[in-house]
Amino acid sequence: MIDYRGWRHTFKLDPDKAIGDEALEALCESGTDAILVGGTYGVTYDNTLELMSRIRRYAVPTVLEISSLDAVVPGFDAYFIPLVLNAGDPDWIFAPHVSGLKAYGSYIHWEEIFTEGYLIANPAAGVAQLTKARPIADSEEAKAYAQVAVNICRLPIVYVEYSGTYGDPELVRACRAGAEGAHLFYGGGIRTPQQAAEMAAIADTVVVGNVIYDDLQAALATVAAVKGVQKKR
Ligand SMILES: CC(C)=CCC/C(C)=C/CC/C(C)=C/CC/C(C)=C/CC/C(C)=C/CC/C(C)=C/CC/C(C)=C/COP(=O)(O)OP(=O)(O)O
Ligand SMILES: O=P(O)(O)OC[C@@H](O)CO
Ligand SMILES: [Mg+2]
Repeated sequence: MIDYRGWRHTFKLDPDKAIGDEALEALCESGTDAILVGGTYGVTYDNTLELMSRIRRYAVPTVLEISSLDAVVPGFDAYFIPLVLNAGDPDWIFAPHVSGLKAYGSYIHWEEIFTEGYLIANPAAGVAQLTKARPIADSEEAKAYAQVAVNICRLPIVYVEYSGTYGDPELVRACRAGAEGAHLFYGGGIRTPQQAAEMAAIADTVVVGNVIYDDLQAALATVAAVKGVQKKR
């Protein structure tokens, strides 16, 4: 069983994007704590299975962040299930989860399932448009969302999602304060060691995604940057 609570750094790989064998080996052997597999669009059973099988050649823990019912692939170490806290379209709040339980209920090992309270903070991200994410007014409101996730819904994880753009450290800090007792993931727009270190000082785990496909060396440099930073509490 995985324990994400000790993770400081993860890479997020998108099944819909091509990655060569050498690059994949470098990522899996980089010292990162885990590989998350996920994306908003174009995620299918086949491309998820293919990516998982390739990652499976390495010892790194591998988690599927489920975004489509058509791409629930067995064999991952764990499954992260997003629950979008600021979804403006109610069909994205519980409807897919109910369908998921109807479809897969008898195959579920609950100890492998972790629900993420997902706070979408970049209105331009694909996932913001898909879920019609409500804009977050300010840090105080972000903190309140995190409190809803942790103190009202009792979720174990809050994920501040700035996918595609680097976030506002003050807003992430407010989420850290609101998510007391839960694990805080930060993801979005990290392209340099400095950015990785800045968010690692606030969040429990930093997620690095898109830069992998643009500049592999920059992506790899974020591992040491994160590992060298103590969280400020
Ligand atoms: C047989 C077997 C393996 C059984 C396993 C059992 C199991 C785990 C069953 C699942 C049951 C269940 C409850 C399923 C729920 C399924 C589901 C579809 C939930 C909806 C999740 C959701 C709200 C998705 C919306 C989109 C979202 C939040 C995606 C998260 C990933 C994300 C934002 C990635 C970033 O996207 P990216 O493409 O990188 O973005 P950019 O373009 O900006 O880069
Ligand atoms: O792809 P980037 O912008 O690095 O974001 C990482 C991750 O939070 C995406 O879900
Ligand atoms: Mg991406």
